[in-house]
Amino acid sequence: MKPSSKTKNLILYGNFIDTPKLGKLRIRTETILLIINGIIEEIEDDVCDIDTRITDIKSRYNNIFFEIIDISKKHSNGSVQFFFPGFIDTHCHAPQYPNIGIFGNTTLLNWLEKYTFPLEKELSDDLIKAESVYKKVIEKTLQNGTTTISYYATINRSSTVLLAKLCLELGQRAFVGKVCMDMNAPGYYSESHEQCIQENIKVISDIRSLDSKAGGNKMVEPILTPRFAPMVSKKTMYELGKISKYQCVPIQTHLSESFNEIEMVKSIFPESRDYTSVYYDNNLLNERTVLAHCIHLSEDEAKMISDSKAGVSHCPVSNSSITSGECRVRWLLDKGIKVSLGTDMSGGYSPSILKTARQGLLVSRHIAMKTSDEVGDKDKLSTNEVLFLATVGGAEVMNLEKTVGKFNVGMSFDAQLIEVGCGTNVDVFDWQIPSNSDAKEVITEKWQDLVDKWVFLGDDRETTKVWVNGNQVK
Ligand SMILES: O=c1[nH]c(=O)c2nc[nH]c2[nH]1
Ligand SMILES: [Zn+2]
Repeated sequence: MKPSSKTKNLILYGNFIDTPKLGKLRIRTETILLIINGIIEEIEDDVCDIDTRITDIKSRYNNIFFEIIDISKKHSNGSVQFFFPGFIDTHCHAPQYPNIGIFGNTTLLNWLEKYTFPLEKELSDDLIKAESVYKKVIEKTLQNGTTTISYYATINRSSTVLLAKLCLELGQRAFVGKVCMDMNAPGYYSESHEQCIQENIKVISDIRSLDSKAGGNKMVEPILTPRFAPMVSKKTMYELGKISKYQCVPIQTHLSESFNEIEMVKSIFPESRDYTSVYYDNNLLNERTVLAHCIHLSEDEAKMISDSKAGVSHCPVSNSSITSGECRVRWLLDKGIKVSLGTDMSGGYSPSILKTARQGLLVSRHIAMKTSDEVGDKDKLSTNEVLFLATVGGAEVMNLEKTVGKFNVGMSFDAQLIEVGCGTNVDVFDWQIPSNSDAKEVITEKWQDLVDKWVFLGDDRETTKVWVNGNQVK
């Protein structure tokens, strides 16, 4: 590929860790990644003489400017660094950001009424307020290493397009959806079927034209966002399904989050066999659908999801906070269902996918404690598995697995630089740092331990730099 002067061309040298397969860490040390126009152009492992390699690369590329980042040495402060793929948050409500941490003792339906709809209505009407909130949520998630995210905006078109514009400006890869709710919604925050469809069509075209003006790299894409079955009419669901198919637009919605919600769905849609069937019967279940929560599913429902190739956004912080339940992730994975992680702010209180991964691991252990020993161990998710959900799993659910989520040639450089032992929560002692004199297995074990420490103790301070498509955004 021909390098351009606009995007950064990088030569990176040192430690790269990712999780191309569920449960497995891929650890590369003394590795060079060559990034041209934001894309990983070359990967070379076991490079000892970095200076010679740099000279060679520069001469092959006519001595254009490369930023060189060498993290191979132990830092003078005793810390260790490694590159890790950027996180993918597959479920986040941008306008709810001011409410993170505020949920009291509510559960889903009264939480929506008390906290959520009034705030979304405010940000739907007041674009100045919306802009300040959206900027904050984009900045905060980027600071926490989230390079791709799927946002729910509000029911208002302008406020939705504004969010897409800000994602482009601040450099976050994003899906942005106008929330649809044309039935059983509160009078002050609802729309008609016609409004919903017309406004959605405009949102799709507005977001696509913003993206093409910015280079047409699909950095920001529209996503159809019927809020959840109890608040979307059948004809709207059906119409959105058609738009999804003919305009190739993904869909995001909620499914099977709380018992009260499931009862509501049963009474509103008695003709459908279960909650998942409501989406299936009304044209919304396909390989581009992202289903948040999926906690209380039956075997039949899981099979429908697996057959349709839709993906799941597991939101363990939200599920614990508003006491929705425990999603059986292993059970879903065993059925071949794609699973990812979502912060679900503000049902979830944290903008961090690292924290979400940690909570996902702990929730899996709560499930394990309720099952028999033998089966229980199987239910436990490991750090490597939750990191997979946070990266490759997210890419699969958003159908971006050829673009982001791991370090392979041809993929976009969406990444974070992690520094552990830099004086924050993650204390690392000298003997815990891999060294060239260690045996190969010892090096692997030490890296695994460092990654485990990061997952359990880290926060945004360990994420020292972030890139999206080769552009540094932190
Ligand atoms: O976690 C959730 N957040 C929401 O905003 C919402 N709306 C319907 N169901 C929902 N669940
Ligand atoms: Zn949600």
